[in-house]
Amino acid sequence: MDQNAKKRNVAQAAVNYIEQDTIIGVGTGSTVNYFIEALEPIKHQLAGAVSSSDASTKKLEALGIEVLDLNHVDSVSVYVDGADEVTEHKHMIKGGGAALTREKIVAAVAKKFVCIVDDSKRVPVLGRFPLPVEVIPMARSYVARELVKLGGDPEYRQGVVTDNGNVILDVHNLTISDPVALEKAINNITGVVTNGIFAMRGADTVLVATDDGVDSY
Ligand SMILES: O=C[C@H](O)[C@H](O)[C@H](O)COP(=O)(O)O
Repeated sequence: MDQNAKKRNVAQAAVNYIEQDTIIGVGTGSTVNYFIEALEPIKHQLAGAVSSSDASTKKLEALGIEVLDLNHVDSVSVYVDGADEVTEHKHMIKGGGAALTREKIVAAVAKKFVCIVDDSKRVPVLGRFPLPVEVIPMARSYVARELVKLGGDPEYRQGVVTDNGNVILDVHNLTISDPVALEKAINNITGVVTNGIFAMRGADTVLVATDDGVDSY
């Protein structure tokens, strides 16, 4: 089965986690785009959505789903999002699409985080995928030097500006054996907005599409 078919299957499976008449959180990326399409038949059962990116907002609004300002929302029942890597401990690397900060904010608010991936995203240890770090532009070189001290090789993602007006450093060659500790350490560097390790708030449920169907854990 090709990767897009797997993404479509896992996105469809995530619809089962939506509770009627609640506000849902919607992530960003190619897997989530299939999830947004899968919302079409049930869109009238939603109380609205909170979005993690301008790109997802456009797609939701095109379907006629109301996108709410997170500041006007008390509770988000479930957040559905993809990942660039995920472990058996439900820790993830995210931010391949530069949406990590808003994703982390919506995930923090949500009661439940459902991560949707195809089986190419499963890893024993995080770090093969370069770790995205969102940085205030004037701090870019300073943060890069600090990331080198932590053992990584940061690379400026040329031409990319986040929805928050910041830049991304992709950190290569990290073996992330203690994701919670590294998530905190990188967030402590002055000038970092956030980094793409989702371990302090990992997923609650991971859905993985394989050739044989969709597994969950
Ligand atoms: O910034 C982007 C997000 O973290 C995505 O969830 C992640 O990159 C996975 O995207 P995709 O489903 O396109 O592989």
